[in-house]
Amino acid sequence: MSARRGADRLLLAACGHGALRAAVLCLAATASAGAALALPAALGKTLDLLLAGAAAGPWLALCAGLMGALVLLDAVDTVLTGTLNSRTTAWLRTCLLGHVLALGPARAGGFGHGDLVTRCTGNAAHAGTGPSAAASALAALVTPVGGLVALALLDLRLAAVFLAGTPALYLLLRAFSRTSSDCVTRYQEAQARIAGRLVEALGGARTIAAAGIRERERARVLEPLGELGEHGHRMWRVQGRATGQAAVLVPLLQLAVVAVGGLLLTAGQLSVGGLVAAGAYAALAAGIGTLVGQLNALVRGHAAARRLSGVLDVPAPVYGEARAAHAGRAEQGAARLELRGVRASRGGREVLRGVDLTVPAGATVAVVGRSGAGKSLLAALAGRLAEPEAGSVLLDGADLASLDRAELRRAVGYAFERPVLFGGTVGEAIAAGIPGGEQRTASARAARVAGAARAARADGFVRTLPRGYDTPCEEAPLSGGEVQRLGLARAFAHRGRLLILDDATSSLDTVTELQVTRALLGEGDRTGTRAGTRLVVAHRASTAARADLTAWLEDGRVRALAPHDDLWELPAYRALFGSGPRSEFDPDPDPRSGSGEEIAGG
Ligand SMILES: Nc1ncnc2c1ncn2[C@@H]1O[C@H](COP(=O)(O)OP(=O)(O)OP(=O)(O)O)[C@@H](O)[C@H]1O
Repeated sequence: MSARRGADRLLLAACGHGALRAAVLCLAATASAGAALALPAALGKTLDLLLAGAAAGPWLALCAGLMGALVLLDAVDTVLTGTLNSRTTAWLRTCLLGHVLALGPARAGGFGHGDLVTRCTGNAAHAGTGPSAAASALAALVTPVGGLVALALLDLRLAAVFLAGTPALYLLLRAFSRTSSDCVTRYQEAQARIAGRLVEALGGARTIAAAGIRERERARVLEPLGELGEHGHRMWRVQGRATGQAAVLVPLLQLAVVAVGGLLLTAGQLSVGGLVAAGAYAALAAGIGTLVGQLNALVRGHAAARRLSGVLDVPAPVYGEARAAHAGRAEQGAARLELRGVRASRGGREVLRGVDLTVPAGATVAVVGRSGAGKSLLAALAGRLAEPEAGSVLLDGADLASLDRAELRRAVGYAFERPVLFGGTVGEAIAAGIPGGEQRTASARAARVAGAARAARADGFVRTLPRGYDTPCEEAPLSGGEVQRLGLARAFAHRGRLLILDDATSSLDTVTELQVTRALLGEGDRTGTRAGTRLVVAHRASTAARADLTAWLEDGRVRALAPHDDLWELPAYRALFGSGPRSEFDPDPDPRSGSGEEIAGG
């Protein structure tokens, strides 16, 4: 679907969402246009009656009533426009946010963070004005059309004179909307580029400070500013030119109508009041000033809606309704994971070229390989945080794509290298791992949280926080390793049948890592974690040594799946850990028993 049609569809849906308000707004604006159209006729009639010395009281009252109605309807218009805009914007933002979250990291990753923030904030606000601008534009058409009809009713020749000037008006409006649309689109794109760079710079603030590249970074973030200014100026020039051209055209048309009206007056075919009304109707019929404003809002809203539909048109992953074989026994089960002929790319490059791997139920498999070998990608595929381009990933024989979403998330738990803590307090951040529907009572949840925290060696430092587990996350001063342990605790609290640790112990000191891995592998029942299946992305030989099997990724495939001790006989495998000769940084003389070695470059 083209971006334009996507935007049309989105704006239509937005209009549908606020249909009642939009309809009332359109009615109020139309009524206002009607009153504006009736006023010149009433004024003309009043003038004629006064000139003729006749009683003009009721007509004067009508004029006052129409003026009052115009003020009232204007106020209604303002209030309705404001509320419709804010409600539509909120609806668009909710849709967009829901969709971005539904897309998941792989599909949403195609957009920069700053770009998405711009779309959710500024662009959604502009698109949110679309329905009110459309309703007002629709009503704004009533005025010129009504003006033209009124001229025709006064005298057909007056309308004919006016119509002779309309091709110029049409060309002016068309040129305006085309050029303006292009400027607005480019302006919004430049805005998004600045936002994207700003988000990057904020994320890398420490690096920027440490490297002393503040000025260079400032220049890089603001680099699209020139382009932004250029498009902004062009936008104003286009609008200024259209308004200027209208300012010439409108009086010319009015003048022509009044000139013809004057001739009709001298010929006795039009009254003085009729001439006054004709002049006013000519101005209303040529209400280009209002239309330029309405068109501008429409163009801006449409361009913003195109940017929103660019995200909304990316299809979200589809989930099936299947349940894995052990779903009914989720509390006790350990899942079997299989990857069959899996191919997957990152950044347009094929990273995995046919991975076959079976992780037996209840086993712990360490995934090792050089930096960039695709270990994290494999970990993401194993829980459907990424999707294969070919091949399949099966959990207890069921393709992940066929599984019900809630069932999949209940079955697979994750811990990451840099976890983000959600929840008001530290305890809630850990409890966020407990699947919905489990452990409903507060005491059962608290016990599960504490057990998971103990297993992740987080319980000790959490208890030293000012309010323990009730300490608000933002008031808890945490090191990288402590945050990582809370992320592990969250994953332990999840108690999925498959637990995936993607470099989730990299910031832990060797002793803590050893304790956590032991809890993970051997002390599950005592600490509150449960023995399930584990897939562990490992950079340390010690981690691989404690796993049942090691999957060695190389050249996009699993080169070997075997116990670490067996693989250790191979020089190429040892080379992954910087071994052969013992490293001077290695505190442990026997890497098989749990050293702190890092995979080269990992
Ligand atoms: N967001 C991304 N966009 C584009 N390419 C990416 C992205 N993330 C990773 N890649 C590329 O995908 C490849 C595999 O990355 P992955 O993170 O899976 O490797 P890894 O084996 O886990 O590496 P490491 O041990 O360094 O963490 C790398 O070549 C990397 O450059």
